[in-house]
Amino acid sequence: MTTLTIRRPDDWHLHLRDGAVLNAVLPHTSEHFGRAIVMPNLVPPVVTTAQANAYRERIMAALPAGHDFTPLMTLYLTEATDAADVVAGFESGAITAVKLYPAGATTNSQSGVRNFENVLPVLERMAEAGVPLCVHGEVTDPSVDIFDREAVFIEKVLEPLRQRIPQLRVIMEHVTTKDGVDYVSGGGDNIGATITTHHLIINRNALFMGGIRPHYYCLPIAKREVHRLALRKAATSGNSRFFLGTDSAPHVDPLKESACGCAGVFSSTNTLGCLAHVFEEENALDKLEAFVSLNGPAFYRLPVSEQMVTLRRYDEPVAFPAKIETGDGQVTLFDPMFAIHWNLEH
Ligand SMILES: NC(=O)N[C@@H](CC(=O)O)C(=O)O
Ligand SMILES: [Zn+2]
Ligand SMILES: [Zn+2]
Repeated sequence: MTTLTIRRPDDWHLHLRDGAVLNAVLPHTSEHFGRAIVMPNLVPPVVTTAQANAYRERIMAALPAGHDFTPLMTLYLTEATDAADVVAGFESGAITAVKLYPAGATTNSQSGVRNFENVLPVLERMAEAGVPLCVHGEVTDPSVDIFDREAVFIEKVLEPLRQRIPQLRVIMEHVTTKDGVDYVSGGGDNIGATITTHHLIINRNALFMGGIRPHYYCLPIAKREVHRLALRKAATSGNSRFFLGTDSAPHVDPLKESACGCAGVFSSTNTLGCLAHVFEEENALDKLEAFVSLNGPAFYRLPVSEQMVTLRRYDEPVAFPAKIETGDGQVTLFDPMFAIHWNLEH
C-alpha cells in the first residue's frame, strides 16, 4: 500500500504551552490534526473556565492562516475546583474534559491532587453531567519504583475511585504498561486510554543507549519491551477503548539537556509518519484510522471529522528537522531511530 486515505486525525492529549513555544509548536499540530485535547498544566495552571477561554483565545491567535483546528480545552483539577464552574463550562462547550494530576507526578503538577477524598464531590458532579476525567495515572510515593508507579496507581487509586463513582468516564492518559492495557480492556464502557507515539516505539533501553538520552525521558517513563509490545497490540487491534494522544510535550533543549532535565517528548511534527510506520510493521494499516480518527471521538461522544486526508509512503525517507526553532530556544523532535517513509500528502 502506498497511500492511505482516512478521516482527519485528532490528538487526544497534547501540550501546547504558551507564548513563544505555543507559537512555534502549534502549526506542527494544526497542520495534521483537526482537534486536540489541550493539557492545562501551564504555570499557573488552567483551573477555571474563564482561564480556559482565555487560553483558547491565545491558541486561536497563534493559529496560522488557513489552518483548520479546534482546541478542546481542559481544566486542571485541584482540591479547590468549583464543580459548578466545571459543569457549566462543559455544558457550554467551553471545556471538554478535566485533568487529574496527582500532586508532584509530572511537569507542573504541584497544584495537583494530594488527597483524593477532597475531589470526590467534584468527580460525582462530573459523573452526573458526563464530564470526562483525564488521568495522569502514576502514584507519587517515592518509595514506589518509578517503573511500577502506573500499575500501583491502578490498584491503589484508580480502581477504588471507579468503584466509588462507576459512572465517571475516565481516560487513562498515556498508558505505558501491559497492566494498564489489561485494565482498560477489561474495564467496561466508562474507561478508555490514550497511547503516545513514542511509547509504541521506544522501551526503557532507549534512555540509556551508550549514555543518558534526555530526549527519551518522559513521564510515565518508557517501560520494558513486554509493555511496549502490549501497547502496540492494543493500538493496532482496532479496540475502540484505545486512541492516540501524542502527549507531545515540548521543552527547550537547555531544560532537557541538564543535570535535572524535564520530562517530555516533542513529537507533533513526525507523529503521523511514525504511526504509519508502526502500523505498517504490524500489518495493521487498516486499523490506523480507528486509532487516530475514530476511537477518540467515539469515547468523547463527539462527531468524527468530516474531512479526509491522505498519508503517502514515499520511496525516499521523509526529511524531518532534528530541531525546531522557538522564540525561547530550540526544541528537539522525537527521533524514532528508523527512517520515516510516510507523511501526510500536501
Ligand atoms: N509527559 C511528560 O513527560 N511531560 C508532560 C506532562 C505529562 O503529560 O505528564 C509535560 O507537560 O511536559
Ligand atoms: Zn501526564
Ligand atoms: Zn501529557
